[in-house]
Amino acid sequence: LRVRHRLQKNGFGGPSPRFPLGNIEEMKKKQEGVTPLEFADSIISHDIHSNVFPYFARWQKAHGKVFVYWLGTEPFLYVADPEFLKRMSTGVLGKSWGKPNVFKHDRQPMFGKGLVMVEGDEWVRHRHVITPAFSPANLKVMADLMMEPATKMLDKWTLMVNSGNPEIDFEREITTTAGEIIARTSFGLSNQNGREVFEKLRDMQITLFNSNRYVGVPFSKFMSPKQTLKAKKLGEEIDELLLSIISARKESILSGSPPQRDLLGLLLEGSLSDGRKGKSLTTKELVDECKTFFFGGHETTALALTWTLLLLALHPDWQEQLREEIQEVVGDKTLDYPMLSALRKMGWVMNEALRLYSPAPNAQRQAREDIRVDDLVIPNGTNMWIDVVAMHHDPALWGEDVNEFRPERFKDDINGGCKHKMGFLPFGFGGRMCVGRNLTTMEYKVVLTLILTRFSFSLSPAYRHSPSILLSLRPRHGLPLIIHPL
Ligand code: HEM
Repeated sequence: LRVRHRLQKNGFGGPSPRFPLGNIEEMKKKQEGVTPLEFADSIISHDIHSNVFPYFARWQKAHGKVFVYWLGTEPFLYVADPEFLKRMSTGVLGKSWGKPNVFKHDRQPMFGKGLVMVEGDEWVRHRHVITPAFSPANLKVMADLMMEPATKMLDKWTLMVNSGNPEIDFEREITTTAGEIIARTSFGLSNQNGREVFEKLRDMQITLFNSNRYVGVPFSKFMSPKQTLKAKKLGEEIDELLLSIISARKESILSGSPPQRDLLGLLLEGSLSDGRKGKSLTTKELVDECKTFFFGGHETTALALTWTLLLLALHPDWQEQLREEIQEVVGDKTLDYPMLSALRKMGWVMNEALRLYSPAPNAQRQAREDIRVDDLVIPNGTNMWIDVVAMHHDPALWGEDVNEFRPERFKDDINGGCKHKMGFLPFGFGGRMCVGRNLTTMEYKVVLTLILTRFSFSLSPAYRHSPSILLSLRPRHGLPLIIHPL
């Protein structure tokens, strides 16, 4: 009540919470008045905000683009106004932001004390070691690591088509392939331990996904005890396997062998050479970073590709434009890193897909001190929920064609013509912006190039358009496509 009064005194309105669930009941309730997304003749709407976040859309109407809602006993400042976001974040350093404590228990098995979770000087140290590993110079060599799993997936499709089955669930296919790619680029899959880590990480992901908790509600962590225990056990097994991989790698570097050119190899190299300046990561921290890359990196990238294939299936003219670009840039040569940046139209398509269907539908913060925004004060401890889907679909920021697929809006402007430079945030904002965005762009372009070179595709009649928030923004019923070999 004290916190609520303080927020109200500062002028932040919002829906009335009830103890102990806050506004969760209203959020879980079956929503009425939701805009339909599918019409006759297979016409599909991209106007998804009020469909995926009906409660936010409704509260926005009553309380504007900045208000407070409650997950259990935790206040969340909802922000869908980029100007407010700018004023709120100006002057707050990356290291001074917190991540909501209330999510930490749930995220612990996935991220441990990896970059996504750490704060303050710890975050500065982790980010210092990790950022160089993702530089274009280091990523260059990873294009090859990506081609093999992608080619394997396409070879399987060819076999399917040849045996008379041209329908694939692209979401499922690409999630498996992206998992394999991130495991190869993070810690390698060449030995048995790497493969086992990969299998267990996937198992853990499914387990966590199935434990549907009431985040923020007192004692909710004691719900889903079976899944919690299973995730804990898997977490311990994964840690042990990764520890043995890291120890073997360290020994091999110390005995003079060159480090492997994957992210773990680069982090080990950075840690060993920077160790004297106190800017290294411990073995346990390296374990957590490997898990962080896996969980932070593969599903998001798979979803960026999934939504892209939906959009390209609906716009065969853009499939053709991209194929022409690939022909100009790659021709009969083998795809390599320098070619990727020349695939400019593909870059626009990626941005437009990330705008319409942002795999990370929100960014989150927690104030670790009182934050002044003009004459308002956001009290220390307030959580923040930045509604990226709302901003990406706001006609006031993008114009009346906001819900149309128009990749060319990114032709001359990396911000896609958005009226506010903080209105396009697929990778977050400020010092804590996604560290893996270069890797993602590379993977996206490698995989999409290979697909478009070998197949054209259209939407299966079985597709049901139902974008849903299941941690990330996903197609609830997958993405069935009919593929046609070229
Ligand atoms: C389409 C793909 C991706 C999307 C949409 C995405 C999105 C995001 C977002 C929204 C954040 C939070 C930023 C913030 O709070 O301001 C983030 C952070 C992060 N991402 Fe990504 N990401 C993607 C791919 C990747 C990949 C491939 C990796 C690693 C291999 C990765 C690793 C991370 C890490 C470690 C952070 C935490 C950064 C920090 O707190 O300093 N992401 N990402």
